[in-house]
Amino acid sequence: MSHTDDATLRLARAPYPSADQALTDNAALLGLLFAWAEYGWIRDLDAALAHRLAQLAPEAEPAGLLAAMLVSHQAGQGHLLLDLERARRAPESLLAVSRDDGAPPPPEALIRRLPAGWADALRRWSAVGEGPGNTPLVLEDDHLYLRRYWRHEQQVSRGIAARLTPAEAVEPAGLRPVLDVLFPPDRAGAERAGSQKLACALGARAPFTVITGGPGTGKTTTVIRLLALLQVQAISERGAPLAVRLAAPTGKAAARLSESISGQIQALDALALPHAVQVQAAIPHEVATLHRLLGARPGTRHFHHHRRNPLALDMVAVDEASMVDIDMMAALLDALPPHARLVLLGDKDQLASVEAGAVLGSLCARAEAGHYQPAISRWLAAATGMALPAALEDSHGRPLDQAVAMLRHSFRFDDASGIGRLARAVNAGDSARALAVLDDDAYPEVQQQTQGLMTLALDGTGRPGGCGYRHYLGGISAERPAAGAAKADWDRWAAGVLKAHAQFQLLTPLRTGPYGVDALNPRIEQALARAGLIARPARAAGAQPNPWYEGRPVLVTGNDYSLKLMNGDIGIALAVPAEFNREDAAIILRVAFPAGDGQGGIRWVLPSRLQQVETVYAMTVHKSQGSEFVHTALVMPDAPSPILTRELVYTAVTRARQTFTLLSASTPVVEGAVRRRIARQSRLFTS
Ligand SMILES: Nc1ncnc2c1ncn2[C@@H]1O[C@H](COP(=O)(O)OP(=O)(O)OP(=O)(O)O)[C@@H](O)[C@H]1O
Repeated sequence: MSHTDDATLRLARAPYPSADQALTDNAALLGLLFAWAEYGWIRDLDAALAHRLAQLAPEAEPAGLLAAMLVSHQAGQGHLLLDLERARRAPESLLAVSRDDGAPPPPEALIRRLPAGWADALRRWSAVGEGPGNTPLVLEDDHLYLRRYWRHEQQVSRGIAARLTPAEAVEPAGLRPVLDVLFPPDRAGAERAGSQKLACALGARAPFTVITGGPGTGKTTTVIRLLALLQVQAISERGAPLAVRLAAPTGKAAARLSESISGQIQALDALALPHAVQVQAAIPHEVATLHRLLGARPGTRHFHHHRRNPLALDMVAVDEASMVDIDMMAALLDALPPHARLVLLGDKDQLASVEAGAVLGSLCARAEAGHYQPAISRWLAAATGMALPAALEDSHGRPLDQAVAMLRHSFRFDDASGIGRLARAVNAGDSARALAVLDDDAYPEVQQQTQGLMTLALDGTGRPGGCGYRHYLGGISAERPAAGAAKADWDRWAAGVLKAHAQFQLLTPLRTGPYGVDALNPRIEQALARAGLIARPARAAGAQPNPWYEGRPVLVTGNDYSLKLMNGDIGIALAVPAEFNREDAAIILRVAFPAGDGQGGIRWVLPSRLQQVETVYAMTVHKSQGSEFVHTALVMPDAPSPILTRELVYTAVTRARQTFTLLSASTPVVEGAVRRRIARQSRLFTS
């Protein structure tokens, strides 16, 4: 350990330096940063960054080191930058600290004392640059960035801006006949599909399009029809289809999209599309994860495909784009050849990725009101035969607005559906209406209860479509194939168990605390064991507990390419013969995962090969993104927390296909959550 480290650690202990001392002396400041890290107010990483920069560029001033720590902390919170002026005006919004007696002076005490010319101290520091270069930090207009995020924000802005204007003007009259085949104007319900038709037209106009919409608004249907439209054009004009790939940020999301596209592609059969056979063959049936598409290099941030080795594609469509962070979006744009189209699909109101950058949210910030320029509105009318509502027009519409389409009608949750109503009330921040829907007997599929967590986890709501975990655990022994059965029988059985398991999922916002996954999972396990639904292995004296037993549901928490398992995959441990087709085979535990082949195939994996898995009776709402369950229950903690936001509640509600239960003992906590919004700081398309 170096001399500075010794001094820093000594200073990290009480008595702490005062705020004024820390702002005049680097060692005092660094000591305080490490003390804050010990208190859990910031990450060790945030303090360590300031410490490292003080070593690398020793002319640093305390105000600069404080800013370096804060920009790192901001990145940990999902923000791309630190807005210096905003931080000075409202320091308490940056960091949530709970103080006790003897705690060090809090960050806000220092930030409040910073002078208005805070940025000047940064400009004098060699660790800070004003644009391209290789300084660790970048300062632009009083916004401080870690260089990586500055670079990625630039790449994403440039990559998208370059695709906002069509390389050649697209004749709307040329699109109209095919759009009318895909969305017949005289068919009943044509109006409900109106925003889908407009989205397809916009997608054919420019090389970049965002299609956003809530659950069941037809994002998948629309992208398949957009692909059909583009392939008809390509085959007619150049005699060959476009090279297209579909992708999603997680394995789970990719598998779910793979399942639904086959049906959508088949549905094209009913339409009299030109070049129908070629068009259908040219729409991909498989969906890759973005990591696979770009060729992730394990253990690095680098990809096989990039600017100098671009993807050999004409188009990529990415589903569940709300989960794509700034790094991945920058990597994707870097790997796309300049001519290639990019279509992003997702629900703008869902939680953003855990990592920094809410790219889809930023792109869709103005989607509700359209902001289509009059010329684009006329172009759309000519392409679709539909007039755009006047409320969506804006003569000052920005170029990005012209590339964003919002699907406005849910085919799954119409006005009569409790889930639809609840989701809309949450999205509008109307907690009174949300609570009223939960309370209203007219919507039995959405309910709130204040207690009975274990009954809910085991037995559900007691109504059809509202089951708990007893449902799938009971099916394991009831449906088990006879000894000596063929592999296909075991596969079918496991597929049935996985399907039954997907009927119910308990969600929680948190990892830690009494309502976090870390506490809930063992509690539920105990309750299931007491009810005789699972049999956990006895713990041998002195041995580590064995977490594996038949029925254990596990969530994969990191990609494992050798096992073809992706972050977010769910498997269930089942007792199966070590060799299929043999009556005398020993029985062992294997974990059944869906093979994701669209045929209901199973991938069997030995528990010992699974390095990154956790029990998943309770799952965080973040991890549930990209998945859906027939019955979803959300457990709310009984104390307010900045983690409890509108986006989080909306994401949980929209994971339910049929039934949603809110378990909450505190109405103010629910009200606070529905009112609180996540505001991710970035400058992506803010002007
Ligand atoms: N224009 C339409 N006419 C009739 N039914 C439609 C139309 N568009 C979508 N649907 C139906 O609505 C349901 C949801 O559509 P789809 O899966 O495309 O939506 P999504 O937005 O991708 O859904 P998710 O929330 O699952 O991501 C499907 O059953 C689909 O067949």
